[in-house]
Amino acid sequence: MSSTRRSVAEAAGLVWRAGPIRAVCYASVTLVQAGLPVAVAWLTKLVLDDLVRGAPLSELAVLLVPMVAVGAAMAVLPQLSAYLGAEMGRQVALRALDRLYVAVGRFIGLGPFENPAFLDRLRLATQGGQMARSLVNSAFDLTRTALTLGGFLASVVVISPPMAAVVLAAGVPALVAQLALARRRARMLWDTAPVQRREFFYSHLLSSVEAAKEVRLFGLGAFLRGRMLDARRSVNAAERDLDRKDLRTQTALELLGAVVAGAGLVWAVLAAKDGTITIGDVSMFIAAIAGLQGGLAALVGGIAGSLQWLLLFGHYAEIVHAEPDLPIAAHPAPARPLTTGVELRDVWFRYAADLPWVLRGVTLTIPYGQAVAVVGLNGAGKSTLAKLLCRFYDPERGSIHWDGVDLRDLEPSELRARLGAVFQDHMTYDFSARDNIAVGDLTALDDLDRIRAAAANAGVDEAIMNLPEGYDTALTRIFIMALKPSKPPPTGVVLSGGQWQRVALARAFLRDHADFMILDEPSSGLDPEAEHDVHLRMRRYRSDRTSLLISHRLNAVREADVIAVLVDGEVVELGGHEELMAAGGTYARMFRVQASGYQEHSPDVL
Ligand SMILES: Nc1ncnc2c1ncn2[C@@H]1O[C@H](COP(=O)(O)OP(=O)(O)OP(=O)(O)O)[C@@H](O)[C@H]1O
Repeated sequence: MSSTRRSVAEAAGLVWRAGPIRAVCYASVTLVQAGLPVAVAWLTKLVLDDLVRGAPLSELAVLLVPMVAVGAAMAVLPQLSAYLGAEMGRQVALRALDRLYVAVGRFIGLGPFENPAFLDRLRLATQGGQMARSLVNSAFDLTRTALTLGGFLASVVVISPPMAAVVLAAGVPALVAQLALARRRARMLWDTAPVQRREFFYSHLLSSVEAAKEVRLFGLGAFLRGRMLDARRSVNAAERDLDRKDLRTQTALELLGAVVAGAGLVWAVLAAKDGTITIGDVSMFIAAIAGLQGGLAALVGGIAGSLQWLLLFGHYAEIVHAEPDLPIAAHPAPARPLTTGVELRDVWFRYAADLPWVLRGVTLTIPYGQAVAVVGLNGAGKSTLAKLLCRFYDPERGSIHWDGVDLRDLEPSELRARLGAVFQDHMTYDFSARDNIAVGDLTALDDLDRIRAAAANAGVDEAIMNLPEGYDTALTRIFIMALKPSKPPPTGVVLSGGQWQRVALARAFLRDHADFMILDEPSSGLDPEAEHDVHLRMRRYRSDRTSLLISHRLNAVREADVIAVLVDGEVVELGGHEELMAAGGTYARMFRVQASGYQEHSPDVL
């Protein structure tokens, strides 16, 4: 299906599913509305002709009654149509938003969210609801206008076919010019999308609490504001350029219309003087010319507007119908409970074809029930390994196996339901403490006992209980959450970095049924005592579980069953702590440097 046809089908489907009865009512009102101006013009002509020929009042009354009725309909229907149109627009926008984010949720990997073109498209597509609404409204306006126009055209043909041809011909250049402008406007919006996203990024930096510290300390305000305004200026320039073209075209078209109308009027007056046409015909002609010209302008504008919305709506349709970002097996195997282990076989990975390899032939087994640690310098590829194990990306070469089944052959959501993870860059949600932990397993949302048990395992239960509203305390200062309608919302709190880290850990512990635990730097923000405490808890938690622990604190990994040392994306050493120390290689060197650091206060090189 061509992209335009797909967009039209998508928009029509949205309208229909948002409320078939409402759509039918709106269409009916539109149809009736379209006929009203033509009816008024004809009734006026007939009344004038009757007046001129001195018809009796009884005959005039037959025309006056429908005229009053049409007048009343003309007064009422626009309000009804506006209401129906707005309501339909709201429902369509709601459905469009839902469909869009369902589609975004279908991307199983992280690739699309790191792709600038996708992000630009997504930014435009989030206005898909608004676009669908405008598209639908302009399509209905267009139908109404086309019908009215048809009525007037038929009327002018009755009076003077050549005149009708002239008026119609005057509309053709307008149509062509407006369509070109609409295409240009849609292209301009796409072309400026990256700059607009950048502008949003700067304005976010200038107003977000996360950036506020550095922005103030480093005095970045003017610098960021300057860049934000530069972005806006360049968007403004593109818009101005288009507005000027628009201005030139519109002015020329309006002048052309005025000339045609003036010529027609002169002809009608002269023809009436000669007696070729009646006074009623003159009135009908004037109404028809005005109606035709107004209608043509509206039609041309409507077609151009619809085209522009359609082109923009294409971005929405593109995302809603996007192919999966990672291949999904036609008949995925169920992700069964882990029994033998997870295995990486000669895994090669890079984030993009033009970026260097991050993992170079990693082969590593994480046997069932064992704890495997991965250590290595910054940038060695440890977190990348963790992300591949969650199938956020696929290896470019080699494969990863869950009990011998390639991750690519498993149903991704089933695989993820079997994983527990703490990421190095874990999220801090502007939610309550309870919700912040419950996101680890939403089935626990209303089960405070489970949430508290997970928090206690992570050593953060007491700290949360001491908050003003306990687990209902909002862990945010920027969103107000009213607990009870009668009470003013309490001020939220901000946790410390270490406390957040424990909350993230509690999230993972909430998945106590998880088969495989991935812990990427779970204790990096903790003070030494807390770190020791958390590691004891994790060790307890990890015992008898399959886990992968990534940590720079070599003391924390020494008890792992196997330690893998990753250097530049390759496993260069593999074994238990004692074994690796005895081998005197990279691990032993790193361990000694770290241990001596504690004794001599030398900088931590890891
Ligand atoms: N999303 C990404 N896109 C492109 N390159 C990336 C991305 N994430 C990481 N990299 C690159 O991959 C390499 C490995 O990064 P990774 O985060 O896996 O290292 P790490 O061993 O976990 O480091 P650290 O100890 O600092 O956490 C780095 O060179 C990094 O720049």
